[in-house]
Amino acid sequence: MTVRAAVAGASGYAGGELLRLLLAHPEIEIGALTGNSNAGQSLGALQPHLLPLADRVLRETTPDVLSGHDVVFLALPHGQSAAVAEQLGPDVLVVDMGADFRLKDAADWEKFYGSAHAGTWPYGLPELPGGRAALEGSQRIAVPGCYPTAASLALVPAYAAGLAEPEAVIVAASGTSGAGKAPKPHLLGSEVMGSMSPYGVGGVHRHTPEMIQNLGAAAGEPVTVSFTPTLAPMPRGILATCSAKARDGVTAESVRAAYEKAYGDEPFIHLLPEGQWPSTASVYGSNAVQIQVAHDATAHRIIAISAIDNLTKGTAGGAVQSMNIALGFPEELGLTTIGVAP
Ligand SMILES: NC(=O)C1=CN([C@@H]2O[C@H](COP(=O)(O)OP(=O)(O)OC[C@H]3O[C@@H](n4cnc5c(N)ncnc54)[C@H](OP(=O)(O)O)[C@@H]3O)[C@@H](O)[C@H]2O)C=CC1
Ligand SMILES: CC(=O)N[C@@H](CCC(=O)OP(=O)(O)O)C(=O)O
Repeated sequence: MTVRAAVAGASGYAGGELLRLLLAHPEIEIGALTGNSNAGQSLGALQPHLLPLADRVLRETTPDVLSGHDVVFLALPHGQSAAVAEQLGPDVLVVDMGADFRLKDAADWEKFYGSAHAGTWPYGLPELPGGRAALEGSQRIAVPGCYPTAASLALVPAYAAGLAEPEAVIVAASGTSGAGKAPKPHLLGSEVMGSMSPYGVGGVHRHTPEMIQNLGAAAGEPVTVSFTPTLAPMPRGILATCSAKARDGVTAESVRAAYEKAYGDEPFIHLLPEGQWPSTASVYGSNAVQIQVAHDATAHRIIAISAIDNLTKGTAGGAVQSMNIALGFPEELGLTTIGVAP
């Protein structure tokens, strides 16, 4: 069954990565490609790595252009998806790679995004408890943020198994593509190269409520999250170092067993052998997630570290994986766990 897919935001980083994956997906025919300021430009000029699409011209993002497809991917800035989505019919699968439909709590949305909450869609992180069931047959998918993907996958097994106290500390380094393609002064090469810097410190980053939502659901009780993002001098990748105080009686063996149970059968999650640690280079361009977990017996903490490619598993790969589940395709279709090294 070939499915015709439109991509809105095809000139951006997330849209470009999505197209790279869709070109390798055996059941997808690529339909309309749209943008905003770059409408009218050829994709060859905007995404020169996507050679098979070089002659395709970007169109305006309008309901007319996006209609007539089986799947519409929205890779638009926050707050732009809802108005487009409401004009697409209920029979179209709409996959939103922005934040508009990720949060359940309208007050959280308003606090962190500063606009009216548009609603909540099934959440595109299949590896969460009950994650696949929520996506099967769904016509709407909210793809998670890149940091919440990395952090949730790192800590959910500890919370689901009742091993951790409900106070998580997450420090994550991201490559610069996480900030999108639009020029920003703090992302100039001379600002980023050779330096690492924190931002969004003190509970103000908009991914904090999304992490709280995911960890709280796994724990079955509210979990507080102290999240500190940092910018790293690399184009792609997230390394999330996450920890929480261990509950009484927790041992290195019980922690390891919980992660092996949670992820033993997951196609994209690689719980590394003991003694090996995740690295962003190992998941570059792949939908894989590397995870390692340790029990610090002196500090009484569980430390879980994950590495993802922010553009692949953190956005476009997660979108394709969730689409596959929604449409009844094999979950791994069009996706790879093979990275690029060195
Ligand atoms: N980059 C990442 O690692 C991740 C990104 N995401 C999400 O994906 C979405 C896109 O991010 P990203 O690709 O990084 O951003 P970019 O800035 O690279 O791309 C934004 C895209 O949206 C288009 N666009 C901008 N304004 C409008 C508008 N008003 N109406 C329609 N289209 C518009 C742009 O078109 P044009 O260029 O023609 O102006 C461009 O194609 C965001 O919601 C982001 O949160 C999610 C997880 C990770
Ligand atoms: C390095 C960097 O700036 N990263 C972005 C997160 C990117 C992302 O995945 O988040 P959304 O999908 O919610 O945009 C940030 O911190 O705002």
